[in-house]
This record gives sequence, C-alpha cells and structure tokens, in this order.
Amino acid sequence: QDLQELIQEVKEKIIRLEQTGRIKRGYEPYTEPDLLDEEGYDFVIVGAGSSGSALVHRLSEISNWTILLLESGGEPEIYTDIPFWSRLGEYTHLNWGYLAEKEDNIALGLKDQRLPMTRGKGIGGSSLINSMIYTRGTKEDYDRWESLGNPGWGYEDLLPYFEKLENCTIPIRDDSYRGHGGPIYVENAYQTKSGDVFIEAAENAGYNYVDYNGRTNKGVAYMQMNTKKGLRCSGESCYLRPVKHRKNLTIRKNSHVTRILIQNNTAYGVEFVKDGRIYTAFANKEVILSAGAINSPQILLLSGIGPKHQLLKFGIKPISNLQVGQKMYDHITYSVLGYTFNESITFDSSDTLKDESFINLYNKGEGPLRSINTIQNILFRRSSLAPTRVTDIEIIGLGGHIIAGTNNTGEVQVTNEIYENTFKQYSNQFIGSCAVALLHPKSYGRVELRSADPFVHPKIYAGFLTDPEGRDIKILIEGIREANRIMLSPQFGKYGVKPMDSPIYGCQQHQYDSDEYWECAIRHLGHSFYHYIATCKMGPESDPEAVVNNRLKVHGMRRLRIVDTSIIPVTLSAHTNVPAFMVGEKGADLIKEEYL
Ligand SMILES: Cc1cc2nc3c(=O)[nH]c(=O)nc-3n(C[C@H](O)[C@H](O)[C@H](O)COP(=O)(O)OP(=O)(O)OC[C@H]3O[C@@H](n4cnc5c(N)ncnc54)[C@H](O)[C@@H]3O)c2cc1C
Repeated sequence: QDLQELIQEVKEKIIRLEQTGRIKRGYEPYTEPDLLDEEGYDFVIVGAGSSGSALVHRLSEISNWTILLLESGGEPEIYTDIPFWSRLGEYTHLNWGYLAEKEDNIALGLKDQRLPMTRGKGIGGSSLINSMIYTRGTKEDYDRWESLGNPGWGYEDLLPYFEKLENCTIPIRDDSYRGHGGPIYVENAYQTKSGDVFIEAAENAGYNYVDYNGRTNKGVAYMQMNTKKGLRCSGESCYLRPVKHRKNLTIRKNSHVTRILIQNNTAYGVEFVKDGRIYTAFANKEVILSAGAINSPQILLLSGIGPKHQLLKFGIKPISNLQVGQKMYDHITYSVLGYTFNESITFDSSDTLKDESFINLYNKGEGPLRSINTIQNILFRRSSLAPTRVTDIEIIGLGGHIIAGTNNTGEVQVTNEIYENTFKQYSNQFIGSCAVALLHPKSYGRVELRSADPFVHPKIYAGFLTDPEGRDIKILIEGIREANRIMLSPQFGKYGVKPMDSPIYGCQQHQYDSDEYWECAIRHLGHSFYHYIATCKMGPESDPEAVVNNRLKVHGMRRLRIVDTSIIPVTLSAHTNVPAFMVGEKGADLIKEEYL
C-alpha cells in the first residue's frame, strides 16, 4: 500500500472513531497570541524537543517568569500517540529528513549510500517519532561525565532527576532506583510469545533478568517504554500538554530560529522566521538552545560561535572560536539480523487497521497497536574488548523485521537490488529479528555548515567504523554472534527458528557467518540509532573540545545556555531520550538556582 494512502487511512479512521464517540483523544490544538515584530520575555527557549519540553515544564512553574518557546515544526499528527502507527511520522513533516554525507565503506546497501539521520520536527521534537525505548544508562556512564571535569553530573547527583521525571509501573523493578510521581510513564513493551522465549533463552544462556534502569543494566529484560496506558508519552504529551495553558508560557510553532542576537559576547535575543516574515524575541534573562544535537550547533555556527575557519568560509563574523560540531558520537546498529519461525509466535500485524484495535488501545491501553517496530526485549552485555563494568553491546529482540515481512517500516532504505535479492523471499513467513548496537564506539563524526542560509541542512558526517584499530567492527560482530547464540538456542529451536541466511546482496563473495561476511553486511546495512551527542560538549574551559560548562553555559559568552543532547560529553550505555529529559530537568534546576 502506498505510504501516503496508508497515512490517510489511519488518520480518517481515528477521526471517525473520535467523532462517533468510540475513542477519546483528549487533544486540544496549541494556540498562540498574536505575534508582534518584537517581543520580550525572561527566557527564550529554542526547540520543543525532549529536553526543551522538560525544561519548559519546570521553568514555567515559576509564575512570575515569562517564557517563550519557539519551535520550527508544527503540531503532532493525529496518529502520533499510537505507538504502532506513529512510525509513519518519519515520512512526513515531522522529520527534518537529514541524510549523512556519502562516506567510504559504510551504507553500501542503502539508497544513494547515504544514512538517514532522522530527527523529529514539531512540538515534542524527536520524542514524537522515536521508538520510545526507555533506557537511562549506567552509574559508570555518568561518573565518567563527572570525572571529565563536570561537577554535579555524577550518578549520585543525577539519580534524583531520573527518579523525579518518571512514573514507573513495570512489575519487576528495582524500587530503590525508580520514581513513581513524575510526568513520564514507563511500561513494558507489548509482547508476543517470542518475547517470552527470548527471555527464557537468554536466561538459559547465562543472563539474569534485570530492571536495567536499576542498579545494573547487565542482563536481559522485557523492554521498558515511555508509554502511558499504551499511548506515546512524549515531551509533547507528557511535559507540555498538561502545562500549555500556563499564563506565563507562550509556545510559538512553525517558528524557525535563524540566529542568536549577540552584543559584547552577551546573548540578548533571537531572530526567527514565521510564515515568511522575520521577527525578534528579546530575552531579559537568557537565551537557551534546546534545538538538538544537529540544530543547536547549526544555530551557534550561524551566530558566529564555532571554528573560526569554518565561519569565515561562509562570511559569518566570528565571535568565539569554540569547537562546535567538531565531534559527534552516535550508536551504529545492525538491525536486520532476521530469523524465520515455523509457528506464528511472532508479531501479527493483521489486526493493526481494525477499529477494535484502536478502541482497545485508547480505552484500555491494550493490544497490538501498543507495539512500536515490534520491539520486545533488551539485553546488555560487556564485550571482550570493554573495560570492566562497561556494557558496550546492546541486543534488542523484535517480534518482526524492519525490512522483510509485513512489518516493513521502511526505516532502513535499502537499495532495490538488496530488497529483491535478499529480503523479499521472506515476506510471507513468520519472522523475528535482533538489532545489535555498539554503545561505546571509538569512531565519531561531525556536523558543519553547508551554507550560511539557516534553512539549508547542515552537513552531517556519521563517521561510523572509522576507528583505525577496527575495534568498533569487532565488537559489533561479537554482538551479532551473541544474538545468534540466543536466537538459535534450543528454546527457540522448539519453534523451528532458523537464521535468514540468504547472504546480503553484495556480500555473497564471503562465506556466510565468517567475520568477513558480517563486516561486509554491517558496512552495507548498518545504520544510525539516531543518538547524536557531544556536538556542543560539556566540559571545563581547559578542555579544548568543550562548548558549555557544567552549568550548561556557553564558554566565553553571557546569558546563553544549551540544554539538550548536544551537551552529552561522551557515549552512554543508553538510548538518548531519557538522558535528554534528564538534561532538561537538571538544566531547569541550574537556572532556578541562579535566579531564585
Ligand atoms: C527515529 C528515532 C528513533 C529514536 N528512538 C529512540 C528510542 O527508542 N529511545 C530513546 O531513548 N531515544 C530514541 N531516539 C533518540 C531520542 O529521541 C533523541 O536523542 C532525543 O529526543 C533528543 O532530544 P533533544 O531535546 O536533544 O532534541 P530533539 O528532541 O530533536 O528536539 C529538538 C527540537 O528543536 C527544534 N528545532 C531545531 N532547530 C530549530 C530552529 N532553528 N528553530 C526552532 N526550533 C528548532 C526541532 O524541530 C525539535 O523539535 C530516537 C530518535 C529518532 C529520530
């Protein structure tokens, strides 16, 4: 079915069910006051994504502060709250549509050899279209942040924020680490029988069942998701929706910030474009960038903050020569490790367009529409190359496959040759899969300007698998072999599980399952997990790579902060949405400490 037709069908169904009173969405559009050419607020915040939503929720608690939130995108789509269908958002205005620059020896099997660097655009940002996998990261991760010269960012300091932001309802949990009164709900992912078998097989292979957001993440578990009664719990739905009527808060959508206004190294406002016109918003106290790890560096660069040689190339007057965008870490994943089953214990998508499924989800929070990308399980492991206590391999168990079978999300845009010759043959079978991700890569990429035009996409280099020692690829291959050990275990053997071992087209010259074969497969189909960080790295002034200090203030500047995933200094054993919420929460407290 054509994607746009499918989107239309889903939308019409929701509208019809709502109009006939069979579901209640409880969503009211975001309204805003008339816009003046020039406006003044205490705080001007750029970007309503995961961090920006958390930040605005907390700052607007102070009723005598005035807050302006500027968001380049618009409102969520009508289907955004439905996990199963929300993935359609990736093909709409809700995605910035970034593609990495073509690089050697990576993305060899993807269209135009370019990696999608997906990013959410709209109120809620990337949390509108992400997979809702709920992972915090470990004590070792955050203690490392602190040891890099960032007091206040160690695990003991941050645990209260992780607890404060969540409302955890999963049945098996490490209660001394979990929160129950916060805005972000945490539930287990929708499971099929294959999810239960995954746990059994992993336990049999030596893993303990853990609450991986508790004392340790090492082990296996049902995936925890940020859903509230089965519906997406995004920055928009859980942080902003409940407070959007606050009188001191103005949220302006479709408002694209083009530069920060700076005088004498002091930020005093921003310029933005809405409906083709330029406006100015002044900040009495601070300008705060929460535009994410691609756009926050872009806005800094456009405003004269960044590597001098790059700015001069585009005729931008340099203000501060910081290493903005020069290092970007991300998680590469190989997510197409498929397996065929001889029984239907995997995800069955045949009910996902039925009225009953929508009604079941909205009224009871149940059913297959709770599933996103058929994600079920998670497993963290330490590779043979990792330091003690560091988990650097993540394996996700899925009840479907993102290219083969009926759950094709199109997320990995493979070439037609690869689809026709490798995956199509499995399309009518029962299929499950694993995604294997490298959590602490040595390789890194970067973000730089392509143009001084603020509407032109920046250049993004993913830099995957470029570490000269080849350590990253070795760990990924180790992860693939571990996933196979679990999936090809006797527990799965009862269901006739076999690997989808038709070689990836382009890798037939290698013996299937050799290291050379897996390297070839990863270099063809490995892709981003969309966890970009470190492009405005947090660190002390003595760190030549640092852009902000431990209070998130831009070095050498006044009244300018960054509060989003771009400040995360080093890789995490986690997906980045919960860390983004945490940064928003902590950022709000840093600001309150200063002004209250
Ligand atoms: C497809 C996908 C799947 C993912 N899956 C998961 C997952 O399952 N679990 C997980 O933990 N993480 C996941 N992530 C990552 C996670 O969602 C992000 O790391 C996190 O949302 C980033 O938060 P942020 O606040 O830094 O940026 P964002 O949430 O991206 O917010 C930035 C906001 O700023 C706005 N903006 C940008 N430029 C401007 C401008 N010039 N003017 C005004 N506004 C602007 C953007 O439109 C956006 O709304 C996923 C990401 C993607 C894209």
